[in-house]
Amino acid sequence: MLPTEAPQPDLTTLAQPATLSGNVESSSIAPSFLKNFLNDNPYFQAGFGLMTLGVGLTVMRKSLVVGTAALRRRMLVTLEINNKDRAYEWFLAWMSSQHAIQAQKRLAPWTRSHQLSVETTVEQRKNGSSSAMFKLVAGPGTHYFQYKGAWMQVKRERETKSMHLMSGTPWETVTLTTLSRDRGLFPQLLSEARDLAMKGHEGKLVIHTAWGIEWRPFGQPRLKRPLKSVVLAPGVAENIESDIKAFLDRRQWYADRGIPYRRGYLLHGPPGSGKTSFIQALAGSLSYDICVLNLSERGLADDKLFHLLSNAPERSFVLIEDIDAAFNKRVQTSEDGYQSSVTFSGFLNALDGVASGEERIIFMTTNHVEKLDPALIRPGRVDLMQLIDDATPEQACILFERFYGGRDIQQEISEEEVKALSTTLRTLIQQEMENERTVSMAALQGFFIRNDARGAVAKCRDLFTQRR
Ligand SMILES: Nc1ncnc2c1ncn2[C@@H]1O[C@H](COP(=O)(O)OP(=O)(O)OP(=O)(O)O)[C@@H](O)[C@H]1O
Repeated sequence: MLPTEAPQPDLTTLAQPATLSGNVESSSIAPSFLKNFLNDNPYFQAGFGLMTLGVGLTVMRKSLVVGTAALRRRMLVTLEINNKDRAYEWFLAWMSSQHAIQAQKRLAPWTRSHQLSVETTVEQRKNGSSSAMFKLVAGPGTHYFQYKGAWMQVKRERETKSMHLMSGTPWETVTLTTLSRDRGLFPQLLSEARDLAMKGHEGKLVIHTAWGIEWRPFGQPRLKRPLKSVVLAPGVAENIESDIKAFLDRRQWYADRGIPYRRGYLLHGPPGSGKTSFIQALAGSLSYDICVLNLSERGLADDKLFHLLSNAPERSFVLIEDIDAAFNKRVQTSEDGYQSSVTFSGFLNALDGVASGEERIIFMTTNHVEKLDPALIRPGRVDLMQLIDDATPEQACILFERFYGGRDIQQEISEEEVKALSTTLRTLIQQEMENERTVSMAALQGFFIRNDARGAVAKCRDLFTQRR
């Protein structure tokens, strides 16, 4: 028989049972193997148990975090103060004052804090002397304190990676946290801090300087100088004082006519005649602050200047000294050859400012009024120009009698003799003035400090110089 006759197996039917039988076998083996493996392998059982525990713990932790956050949201309230805001300094000073009170009363520390920073300030005493004072303020970190029976958490954080571009100081925030029900204490606490800061300024003159585009208090507030202590020629002080008072009384008048509410003053005259002293004393007498603007400051450009002049603190005079040095040639170059980026036209623009209802009082001083560009001193930019000159005989006599007359106990000199010496001084000054020779009030003041009354009158001719 030919092999071809042999019955050919059906390949498809053959293959199928074979495959099927194979699957049936493996499926029956696998569960039993897996079962045996799971049941008999202690390592696997322990791992599985641990995994279940881990998952359980993670879920619990997550729910705890979510729950705490929800609870915090419902029960706690936070207040963020950053160092761009004035309340920042007030709050830190207030915290430090509470520390000091507690220490004075020898009570337990008021805050629960272990991270303190020191702030050194120079305090000026009434007699003119000064002393350095240290204040301990809450440093970066977390602190706790009680205020009116409520516990508060203070978190002071300092940004180390970025800083204030203009001033170079790091960004800082303090976050206060307390119970929601005590949220009403925040405004109370901030008002207390503000009032405390204002109290420290009472009767004092605050000087601000530019920090980038911001004004910041410079040093400690100074004792106000009595206006009468600056002795000017008859009528000069009264003239400026009455002008500024009239301006301050006419806010509505300016608003009704749409005139920008600003006034510019230029005090000119020789060095040491009392220009700066008078502006400071006037600011003090009106309870105004002074913002000192230095046009040659590095980094000051037209845009920053515009911003600074438009955003001076309320109730303040802007003081720009020696304006001739800044712009007499319409280019400003400092001693080291550095050229300020403030342009003359930028400065005029900043002086004019945007026509706003905001009050702006600018005082400029110069020793050389003749060098100033007429555009700078036109009305609207400078509304009152006043010469503050070298000592007149009257000014010198008033200063002399203030120094040596009245209650001066160091000298054995009678009031009559002081009067007689004062008359001699008057005649002497008149004679010198006829010869075009003058003396500054600053020079007289320095001379009176160093000499007794008789010596001062006898030797004061040496102080006079030819009028420039
Ligand atoms: N008219 C004055 N009355 C009382 N003291 C004066 C007077 N003028 C000057 N002095 C005293 O002289 C010192 C210098 O005065 P001040 O700086 O005010 O002068 P200034 O005119 O602004 O000078 P400069 O033009 O150089 O800036 C101060 O200590 C001040 O007390």
